[in-house]
Amino acid sequence: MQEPIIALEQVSKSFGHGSKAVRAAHDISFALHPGRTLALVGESGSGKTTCARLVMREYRPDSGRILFRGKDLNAIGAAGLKEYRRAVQMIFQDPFASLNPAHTVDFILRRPLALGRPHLKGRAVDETIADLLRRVELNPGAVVRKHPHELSGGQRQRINIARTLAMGAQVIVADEPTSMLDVSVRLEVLNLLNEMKRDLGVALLYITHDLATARYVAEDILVMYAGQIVEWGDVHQVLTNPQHAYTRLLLSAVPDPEIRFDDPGARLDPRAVDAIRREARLLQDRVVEIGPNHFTRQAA
Ligand SMILES: Nc1ncnc2c1ncn2[C@@H]1O[C@H](COP(=O)(O)OP(=O)(O)OP(=O)(O)O)[C@@H](O)[C@H]1O
Repeated sequence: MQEPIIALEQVSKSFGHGSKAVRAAHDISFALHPGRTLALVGESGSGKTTCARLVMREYRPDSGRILFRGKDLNAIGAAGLKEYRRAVQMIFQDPFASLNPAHTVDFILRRPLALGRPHLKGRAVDETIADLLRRVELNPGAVVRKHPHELSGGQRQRINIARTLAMGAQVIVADEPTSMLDVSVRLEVLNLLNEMKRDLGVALLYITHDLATARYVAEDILVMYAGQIVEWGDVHQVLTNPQHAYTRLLLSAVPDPEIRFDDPGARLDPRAVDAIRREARLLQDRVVEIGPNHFTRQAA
């Protein structure tokens, strides 16, 4: 495996103070590698978005380090941070909210190209915009003059992906990128993310509630519960042989782990959640690291 592009080392982040403090992310370590996807899974409030925002440098860690190509972000200087901001891009849940409705697709892609590839001029810019649109399987002639409201949700999410590529993204943080899309186009967007990873060597951090999509796009998985990592490892291993009660909880809500992610049965069953969550809470304090990539439960 190649060296990680980004590594979090024992990163913690809390909000609020005193008795009202929320430990949103506690002692989080993981690495993102070129050409690989790490899925971050857990129910609402488990700390996934906080981890994404830490990676995006929207939040600074209270403690711990974030490394970019092996160097501490706090020590890479202004030029290093500029490179980091270009290299690390995010795709959001709502593909409409993240596109300026007043701008055309051409404008939306031209701006990041100017920032990410300033050497391109004139016709080369037009050609690169057309190439980017083809790469995300859109017909340049049909969409380049359109505004976001004239596009479908799936097309908008493709524009968002093209925009990250225009910036020269080497890492894409995708926070529930398909949850607001029609089931029929989810697979297409996930396939596109898989292509970015395979063909361009992009590293992906894929955030989801949905284990079935995690299995579809990720090689590695990290399960979060109440701001902590409870289990981490190869996606198939973790999902076929979960060690932690909370992972079993998530899986128990998906009756068949091989179930297709577009099946409505692949959603958390709220009635099952409470009882197993109680069990998970009891076990949580006994989680120990047994190897670089695996966490499991201490023998009683
Ligand atoms: N800016 C903030 N200020 C205060 N508390 C916050 C803030 N951001 C997150 N939290 C709290 O931190 C915890 C983790 O939230 P986070 O959004 O990271 O979870 P999540 O797993 O991404 O949830 P969801 O799937 O609903 O987005 C929650 O208890 C949340 O209320």
